Amino acid sequence: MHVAIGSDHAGYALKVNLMAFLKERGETYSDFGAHSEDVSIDYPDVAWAVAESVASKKVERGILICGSGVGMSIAANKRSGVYAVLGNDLYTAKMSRLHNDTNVLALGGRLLGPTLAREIVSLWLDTPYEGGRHDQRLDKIKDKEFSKGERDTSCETNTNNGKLILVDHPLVQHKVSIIRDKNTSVKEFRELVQEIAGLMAYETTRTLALEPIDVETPITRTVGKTLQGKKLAVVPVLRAGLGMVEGILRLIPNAKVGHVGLYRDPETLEPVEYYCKLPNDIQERDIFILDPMLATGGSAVAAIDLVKRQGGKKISLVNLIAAPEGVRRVHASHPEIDIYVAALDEKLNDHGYIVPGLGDAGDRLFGTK
Ligand SMILES: O=P(O)(O)OC[C@H]1O[C@H](OP(=O)(O)OP(=O)(O)O)[C@H](O)[C@@H]1O
Ligand SMILES: O=c1cc[nH]c(=O)[nH]1
Repeated sequence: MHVAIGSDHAGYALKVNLMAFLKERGETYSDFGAHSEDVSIDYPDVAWAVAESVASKKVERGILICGSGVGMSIAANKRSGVYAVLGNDLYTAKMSRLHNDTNVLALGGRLLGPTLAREIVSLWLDTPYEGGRHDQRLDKIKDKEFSKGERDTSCETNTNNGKLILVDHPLVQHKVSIIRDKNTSVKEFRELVQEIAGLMAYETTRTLALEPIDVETPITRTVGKTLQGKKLAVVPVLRAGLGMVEGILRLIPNAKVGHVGLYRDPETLEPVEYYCKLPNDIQERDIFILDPMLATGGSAVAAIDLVKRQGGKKISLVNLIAAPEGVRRVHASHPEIDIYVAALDEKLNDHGYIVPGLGDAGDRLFGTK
């Protein structure tokens, strides 16, 4: 297991001890400081760095140590997707895994001797999450995070790896507010949807692999980085997904484009399929399914089903605005899928429209109402 570990000055000595212990256990770790017990540092800075690493899945777990563990646990729990326990005893550490699926352990460097601390760490690392009746309780906590609307870049929404990633860059958030406005013209709406999709592409392509490349500058030879010859496909869901394609192709001009045609039956709100044409080699490609709106999730689940049936394997969903109901439905059917959104709204209304949302994305893009 790869663990992020960090402390302030008061937790430094125990951190050094626990890093040796992690090594003995055959774990790997990233050390986020402190690097001395002689220099006083602010524990939130370390807590947030470790929390970010855990929430963005760069590591599987985090361990934080300050004098009592209290400050670290409070600070880490401010990060969506982080569930930190103040685990200064064996029972709490164990139960926090069984019932709460905690992913960060906070310890008191001035409270615990190394022997007990090592026992706690072992128990916490080795105890699995029990699931079952606890899922619905954890879902309630996660729903609360969603409704706050103040999450950082990413948060985990299910226990099967699929993440909800909120692209909260200020430019994205600014432009989303403009497309929500009912007075925004069709022309401006169209341009902004492309721009937001392009900005979101920075986040959706963050994990693309790079390889070294020799470059000769006017000054000297150097080694730069270039994208590995990775194959990408974007698959807009007709109609409204079309509005996002150009914005992404501006950044990734070599991506192939597939199309899935679906519309929502106005009575049942269930998707009706009318078209599907994907690149022949779709099974080899990283696929981004595009649709500005994730409402009930019916269309997204149907689109993912279609792409999977044609052999698609590595699939992500990119939406501008999502409702919690849609996120849950997608992750219930396709728990491994990462969902990128520019906004996670409050709820659906009785007609299945996202509140506050932006209305009917297809109509606003194409001026059909
Ligand atoms: O999550 P859901 O409840 O399925 O709703 C979302 C779907 O609704 C909209 O399409 P719509 O059916 O209005 O078709 P259109 O794009 O052709 O207007 C939107 O573009 C999504 O595809
Ligand atoms: O709010 C919504 C819901 C579904 N489709 C839309 O275009 N908007």
